[in-house]
Amino acid sequence: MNTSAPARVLIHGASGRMGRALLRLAAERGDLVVVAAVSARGAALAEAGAVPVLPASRLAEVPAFDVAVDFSLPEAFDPLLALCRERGAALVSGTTGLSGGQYSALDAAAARIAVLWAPNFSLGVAVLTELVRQAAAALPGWDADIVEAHHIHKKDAPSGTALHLGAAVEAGRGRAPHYASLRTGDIVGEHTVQLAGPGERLELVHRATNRDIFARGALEAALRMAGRGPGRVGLGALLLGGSAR
Ligand SMILES: NC(=O)C1=CN([C@@H]2O[C@H](COP(=O)(O)OP(=O)(O)OC[C@H]3O[C@@H](n4cnc5c(N)ncnc54)[C@H](OP(=O)(O)O)[C@@H]3O)[C@@H](O)[C@H]2O)C=CC1
Ligand SMILES: O=C(O)C1=N[C@H](C(=O)O)C[C@H](O)C1
Repeated sequence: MNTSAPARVLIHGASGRMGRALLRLAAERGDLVVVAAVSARGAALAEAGAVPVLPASRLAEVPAFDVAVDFSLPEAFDPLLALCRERGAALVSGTTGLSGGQYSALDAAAARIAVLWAPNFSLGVAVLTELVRQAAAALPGWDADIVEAHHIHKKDAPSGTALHLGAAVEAGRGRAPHYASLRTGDIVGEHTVQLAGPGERLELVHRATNRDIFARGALEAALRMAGRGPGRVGLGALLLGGSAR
């Protein structure tokens, strides 16, 4: 029997599409407990139960937590990272569209706290990444393109996942691919890596049909990051036991 206390979680971006999924799924678990929630303006959310959703202006007032789970916007990121450093709490972030300076700040923070950032928390994309690297390495002379489609509200393009898969293409064949982005309707997230040679075309496709897959992956990561010592942790290493970052 596991008698350890549940991990105390802060949900950052609580009122968003991902935030609400995280709150709903966290409430079904006994191994972690949401102790704080924050959105830009604050909100009254049924998914948050008795936990108040504080506005970003009151971030410093959140109670003690072990790990922050962040799905918000780049402009919300710096204060949260600073808070995690100050409190000695771990950070799990899926926010995409961060600047180069923000990625560097994540690396710097890893000297003090446990940090995990991933552009996609689905199991399928973790496996796809390795397949893409292998395919690109086997077909170095072919054209490579990444086509992604998301809902109309998504702000960043190309998506974080597309850029991550692009890095796998580059790792495989030494050259970056081309990107194309579509924003329409309510598409949760679709990524196609296309390798085209003379007379043939190889496509590797991932389609997310429900954002709960991302929320489940992030909560599982949060549980494993809570109480962990300083360092930058890769999602592949954490969830799959591999070395992927
Ligand atoms: N890594 C992954 O697996 C995935 C990553 N994502 C990424 O997660 C992020 C969020 O996506 P999604 O939920 O669709 O976005 P939404 O636009 O639905 O939600 C954004 C959330 O961030 C909050 N927010 C905005 N500004 C601030 C601020 N200054 N301080 C605190 N909170 C703030 C919003 O609050 P308010 O409502 O008050 O404005 C809202 O709660 C995006 O970067 C997206 O790309 C999404 C899915 C999967
Ligand atoms: O904004 C989204 O919705 C998503 N964002 C992530 C990304 O930018 O790759 C992951 C997923 O595709 C959904």
